[in-house]
Amino acid sequence: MSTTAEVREQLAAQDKAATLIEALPWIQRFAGSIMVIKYGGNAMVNDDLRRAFAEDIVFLHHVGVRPVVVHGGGPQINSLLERLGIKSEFKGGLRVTTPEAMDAVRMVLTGQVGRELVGMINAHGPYAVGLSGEDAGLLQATRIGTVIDGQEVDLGQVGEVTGVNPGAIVDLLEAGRIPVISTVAPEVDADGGLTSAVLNVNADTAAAALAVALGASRLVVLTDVEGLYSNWPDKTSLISALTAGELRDMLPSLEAGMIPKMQACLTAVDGGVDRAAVVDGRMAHSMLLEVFTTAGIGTQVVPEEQA
Ligand SMILES: Nc1ncnc2c1ncn2[C@@H]1O[C@H](COP(=O)(O)OP(=O)(O)O)[C@@H](O)[C@H]1O
Ligand SMILES: CC(=O)N[C@@H](CCC(=O)OP(=O)(O)O)C(=O)O
Repeated sequence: MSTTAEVREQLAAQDKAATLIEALPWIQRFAGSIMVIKYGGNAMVNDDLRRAFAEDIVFLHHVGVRPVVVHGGGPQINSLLERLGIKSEFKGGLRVTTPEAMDAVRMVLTGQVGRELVGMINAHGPYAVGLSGEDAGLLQATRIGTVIDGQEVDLGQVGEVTGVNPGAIVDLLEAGRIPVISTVAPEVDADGGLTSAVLNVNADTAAAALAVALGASRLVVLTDVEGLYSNWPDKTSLISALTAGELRDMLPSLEAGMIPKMQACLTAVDGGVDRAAVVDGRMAHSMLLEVFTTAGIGTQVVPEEQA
């Protein structure tokens, strides 16, 4: 006869097995497919979480998915700017980027955050290679402003992606590597010619453009909230799934950092990505739960036909 403790242990073991078995159809379905994972600066809360993120990426790689990491670093840029005595200013969720701020953005994204993520992934083996949008013509961008109260507002060296040349990423994936991308992009002018400037591209926006260009099966965005709330900040209003059309209707009412994030999900799904999701990067392994469980976690954006 089993004791209560033994029965509990058996049930816990069966739960673990059930979780693994639930993942099986998803592992089969995603074998060989590209997933773009956007890791937001606000989700890089501590080393334990960063390590859990690196484990998840290496896990994806080893079950046959081809992950491409696109990272942010907004709070990390803020702290360098603060040390330099430069004020951080955001309009419409985008950083007003002076030439001095642009130097700091490039240093932090490509030189610090990207390097740290590459190092954490490579603690598991020689997988990750860091790239910036400047490398091998990966990204091209043009300057954008934003409209506030009907007025066009200049944001300085802020860009939107106008071209993606994913060859360098494809080469790395073919070689069994994990590309880690920072979202600094060379500027192109109205005629498509390269200028001498580089632009600061919001990482959500760049991740969506890359997911579309790479024909990704998923865009997963890790941030510092559980997902999209219909009535922010009411924590009972978390949306678990919505269609692209429902999101399009909701976009004008969103605020702050959620605007580029949800616009990115919409761009990805409109551009052929099967599903885009916003998940809580403060919860270890949330990305695996999103990708390999039937219910997922966080907020999923799906095309109309999947609803
Ligand atoms: N409707 C909403 N649902 C969820 N979060 C929202 C909403 N509106 C605004 N937010 C804010 O957006 C933030 C996420 O954006 P951001 O700070 O830019 O994240 P990241 O650094 O991950 O890109 C949340 O922490 C939250 O404060
Ligand atoms: C134009 C613009 O706002 N660029 C962002 C780029 C980094 C980013 O997007 O980081 P998160 O994902 O952590 O927010 C910035 O300068 O903060």
